[in-house]
Amino acid sequence: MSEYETTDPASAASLFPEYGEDYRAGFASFVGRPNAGKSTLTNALVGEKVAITSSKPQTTRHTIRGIVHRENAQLVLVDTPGLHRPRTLLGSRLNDLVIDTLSEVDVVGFCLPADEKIGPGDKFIASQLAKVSHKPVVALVTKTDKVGRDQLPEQLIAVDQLGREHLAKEGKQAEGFAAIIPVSAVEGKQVEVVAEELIAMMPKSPPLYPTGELTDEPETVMIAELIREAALEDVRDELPHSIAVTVEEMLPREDRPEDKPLLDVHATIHVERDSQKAIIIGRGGSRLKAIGSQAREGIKKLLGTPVYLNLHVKVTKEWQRDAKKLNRLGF
Ligand SMILES: Nc1nc2c(ncn2[C@@H]2O[C@H](COP(=O)(O)OP(=O)(O)OP(=O)(O)O)[C@@H](O)[C@H]2O)c(=O)[nH]1
Repeated sequence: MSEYETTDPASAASLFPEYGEDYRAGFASFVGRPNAGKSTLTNALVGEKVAITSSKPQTTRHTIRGIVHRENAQLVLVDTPGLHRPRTLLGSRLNDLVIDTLSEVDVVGFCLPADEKIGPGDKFIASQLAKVSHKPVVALVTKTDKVGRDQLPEQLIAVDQLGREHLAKEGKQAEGFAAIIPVSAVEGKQVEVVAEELIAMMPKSPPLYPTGELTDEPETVMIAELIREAALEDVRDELPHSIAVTVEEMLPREDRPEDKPLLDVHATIHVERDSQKAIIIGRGGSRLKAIGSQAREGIKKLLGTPVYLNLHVKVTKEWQRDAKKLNRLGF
């Protein structure tokens, strides 16, 4: 990692922890249907908000890495969008991205909500995993706080069966899932068990990132995600899929005293239609104002600096289907 190379041994020691022979480090990725709880679990494991969460499906478009630091290990989480049957160009690009990601990680965590019956979506994902991944797959039965004690065993059995039926491939994975772990990220139950189980599947390796590093996403991408998360609040139907955010400019305000910095952030919320633009802006600009103040808070927390956020709403027609526009929006 040349970015972290240093010739000063004192600062090298502060960047990397002492590590013994048993130190493990590697990559894990969560897959699962939209809303399966991947982002929430990522945040619970990392212990800080890095991936956006929302009750709307498919809000995670970017590959966001959260880094779990433990005394003897480092687990780099690659949070991907859900694998799903592609319907648009964006959809198929997302699937390609997921498959590329999965072939590079050490273990895949398949998130299945405890409170939802296993459906065709889960079977589709399981069959994809059998095809693309030669890595162990751990089933993470999420949201266990939403079901009673009597319902959980039934779901665990169903999950086990899904693994045996759809994951078994050419002798490998004949046993299905490498492990099945029930977890509630919201109540913090079994989160450490998930961490330990995933870490046990990491190769022996020196740390991959400096201590304290939680994510390697560029700040602008995280800022764009925070704005998109704010814009997704209270919107319904197809609108969530029509929103993209780009950060145009991020500059420290000149003439500010050193102890009172201010960051100017200029960003654009892209929608597909005029009607959607009107929804985002709201009556007399009220929604846009609310989006701005929510996002501003999140950005301030992330960067530790007060921000002035300048938001524009722009109709970028059919951005989901237009390859050129997709590239410009960073997909
Ligand atoms: N009760 C409960 N709700 C949860 C838990 N984990 C996630 N949720 C909720 O489930 C919804 C979806 O969670 P996310 O973490 O955004 O799901 P995701 O799989 O990342 O979703 P996409 O980004 O759409 O793929 C949110 O409303 C979460 O608050 C849990 O352990 N318990």
